[in-house]
Amino acid sequence: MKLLEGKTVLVTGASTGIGRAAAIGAAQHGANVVINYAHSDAAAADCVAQIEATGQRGLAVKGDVADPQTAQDFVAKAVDAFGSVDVMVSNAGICPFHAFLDMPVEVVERTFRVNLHGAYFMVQAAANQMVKQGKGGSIVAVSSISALVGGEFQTHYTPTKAGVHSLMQSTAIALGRHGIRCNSVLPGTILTEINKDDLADIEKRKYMEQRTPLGRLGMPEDLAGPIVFLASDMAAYVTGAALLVDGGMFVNLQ
Ligand SMILES: NC(=O)C1=CN([C@@H]2O[C@H](COP(=O)(O)OP(=O)(O)OC[C@H]3O[C@@H](n4cnc5c(N)ncnc54)[C@H](O)[C@@H]3O)[C@@H](O)[C@H]2O)C=CC1
Ligand SMILES: C[C@H](O)[C@@H]1OC(=O)[C@H](O)[C@@H]1O
Repeated sequence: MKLLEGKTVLVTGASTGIGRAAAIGAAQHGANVVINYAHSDAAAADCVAQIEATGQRGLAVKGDVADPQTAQDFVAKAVDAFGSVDVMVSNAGICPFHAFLDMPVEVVERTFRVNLHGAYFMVQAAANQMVKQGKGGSIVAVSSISALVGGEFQTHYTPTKAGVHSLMQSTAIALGRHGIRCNSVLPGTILTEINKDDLADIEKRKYMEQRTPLGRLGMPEDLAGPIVFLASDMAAYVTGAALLVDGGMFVNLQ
């Protein structure tokens, strides 16, 4: 069964990792997909090729989510191309690991701007378009297990993920009357570019694997199903929810 037939799905930071898997997963479920990306034109083109290989249409729009204008342009280009915005997956993020006591101001500010401000303006731009269309919609934000627990080298990052989680709770209230649902997914440790260097430390990687009751770290594709589900009408009565997708890591105290 295809869950997103006839819908237009927008995904930020979708040339790699979780965003890419979500974009391709949405296309496999019958959606046309517009991706935002900031860096590699080739990686974005490859993602669009994978979307189109499913028989759906794809479009890549370059832009830095930290700039509020990027959100306006992204939504406008999606509407120009496919006529509407039905789903926004706010996914773009960075996590430059660094110790707390000497954390550079620029690293804190950039992480806040990309992860939290970027999500805020993307969600707001999509919501305004959805309200104009008058047929509701679904917003899924990629938060993190790190919204709920800390990280020694993530003191600048975990507050942004808690912020994204909180943003979905507040926008669920603000947008419920418009039939727009807002939920977050909270991935555990997923093998992507964002933590490639961090997990090159074999001991750390083994430790993270041992903390995971399902016995392995996540792959980007592990997020595609939960994101597609929350985006779809299967989740028609789900809003303001946060879905851990972590192989059980969060509950594994002892
Ligand atoms: N990999 C993991 O273990 C976890 C990742 N997450 C979150 O998942 C999201 C996706 O990350 P991953 O797929 O893991 O890593 P990734 O590095 O593959 O993906 C992040 C994407 O965001 C893009 N991006 C970065 N800055 C941007 C900007 N200013 N404007 C537009 N795009 C930008 C990157 O180019 C990249 O494509 C992030 O928000 C991250 O915080 C959450 C929990 C765990
Ligand atoms: C980048 C981290 O490895 C990753 O991102 C998160 O949000 C979690 O802290 C994961 O471990």
